[in-house]
Amino acid sequence: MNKKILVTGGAGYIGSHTVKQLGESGYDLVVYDNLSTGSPSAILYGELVVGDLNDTQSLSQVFKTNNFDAVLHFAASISVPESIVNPLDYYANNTRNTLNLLQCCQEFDVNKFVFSSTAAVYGDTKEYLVKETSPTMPVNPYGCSKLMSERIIQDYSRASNFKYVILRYFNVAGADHSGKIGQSGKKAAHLIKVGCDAALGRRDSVSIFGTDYSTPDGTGIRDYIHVEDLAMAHVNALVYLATNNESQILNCGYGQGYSVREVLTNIKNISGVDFTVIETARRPGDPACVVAAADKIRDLLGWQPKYNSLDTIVSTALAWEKRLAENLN
Ligand SMILES: NC(=O)c1ccc[n+]([C@@H]2O[C@H](COP(=O)([O-])OP(=O)(O)OC[C@H]3O[C@@H](n4cnc5c(N)ncnc54)[C@H](O)[C@@H]3O)[C@@H](O)[C@H]2O)c1
Ligand SMILES: O=c1ccn([C@@H]2O[C@H](COP(=O)(O)OP(=O)(O)O[C@H]3O[C@H](CO)[C@H](O)[C@H](O)[C@H]3O)[C@@H](O)[C@H]2O)c(=O)[nH]1
Repeated sequence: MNKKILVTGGAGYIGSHTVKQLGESGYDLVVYDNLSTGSPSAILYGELVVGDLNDTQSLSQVFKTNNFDAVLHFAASISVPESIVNPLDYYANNTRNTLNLLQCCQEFDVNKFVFSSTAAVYGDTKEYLVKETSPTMPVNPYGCSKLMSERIIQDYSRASNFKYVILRYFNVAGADHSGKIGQSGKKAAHLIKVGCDAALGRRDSVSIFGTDYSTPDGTGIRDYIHVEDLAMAHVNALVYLATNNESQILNCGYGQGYSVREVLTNIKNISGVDFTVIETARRPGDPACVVAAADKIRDLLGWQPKYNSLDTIVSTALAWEKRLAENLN
């Protein structure tokens, strides 16, 4: 019988790409999503249950009616600036709701768990390449809310037979090569999304948030990972959990950093559009440089990225944004 997996947040950007790859790999899927930012049309495999993680009765019912082998927990609120303005919402949706989910796992004896964490747990990093063992000192409530969830998962695991893979994603971008799914969140304000919008004439300009960082060109540096490679890391993590009895925390990045200026230049080159760029002040809560030490996930999960080039990330993102724009017109 196929393995049955609960995917919270499977209607969202990263969840839907993972659902596609899990479906293609033969898993039986139930997506639990409140559709706050996700969309049913992004779910290409499995069953959708519309529900909120704060509704413990509805969540419990899903566990009762399905015999899950594992849980993939994507559902969360994801905006760093929003988390600074509304921190309690972030602790509620990201930390408290993770606790609700873990309590269901405990009640229904589901003991394999893959958690969507973030490079934001590291905060301002001292070394260029941040290791899984590097200090975790988040500089915004979003990062704190995820780090608290990590701690709860670890404590529960220490006290039980519960095993986890915590995946700390770096900056996720790009879209599935099929053109069927991509980043559709209406409020998404990630750099590559915003740059593509400008290239397609859907916004007048892009602001660079800070040009006075201690980086070679003064702008923030990030490790951008293609969403299809990240989705595959989840498939690999499930295989790992099925065959190993150890929990892991793994960075998901390529180990290659690009500055904001480099990313915007790349978008201009690939789109052929010289959109307006405005230099503005730093955005609160932004670290200068976040790049992954990326060996552990390759060694442990056998993860082999296929799309580790900024050109591929930007061209698939642009193709998706064009499609979205055409559908809107
Ligand atoms: N996008 C990134 O660059 C990035 C980087 C690091 C980590 N992450 C993490 O990856 C995960 C997925 O992010 P994404 O970019 O796909 O975001 P997204 O907003 O596209 O997806 C989140 C999904 O969760 C659902 N959801 C949110 N709160 C819910 C709740 N209370 N109950 C049920 N469903 C709920 C939303 O409707 C949506 O479908 C998140 O946990 C996020 O913190 C994302
Ligand atoms: O309009 C913009 C948007 C972003 N940036 C800059 O571009 C870089 C990337 O910013 P994003 O908003 O694209 O992403 P973040 O690095 O802030 O955060 C993302 O990656 C983190 C992990 O590194 C978290 O997981 C988080 O969920 C996710 O939003 C930063 O230096 C930011 O200041 C701009 O200059 N202008």
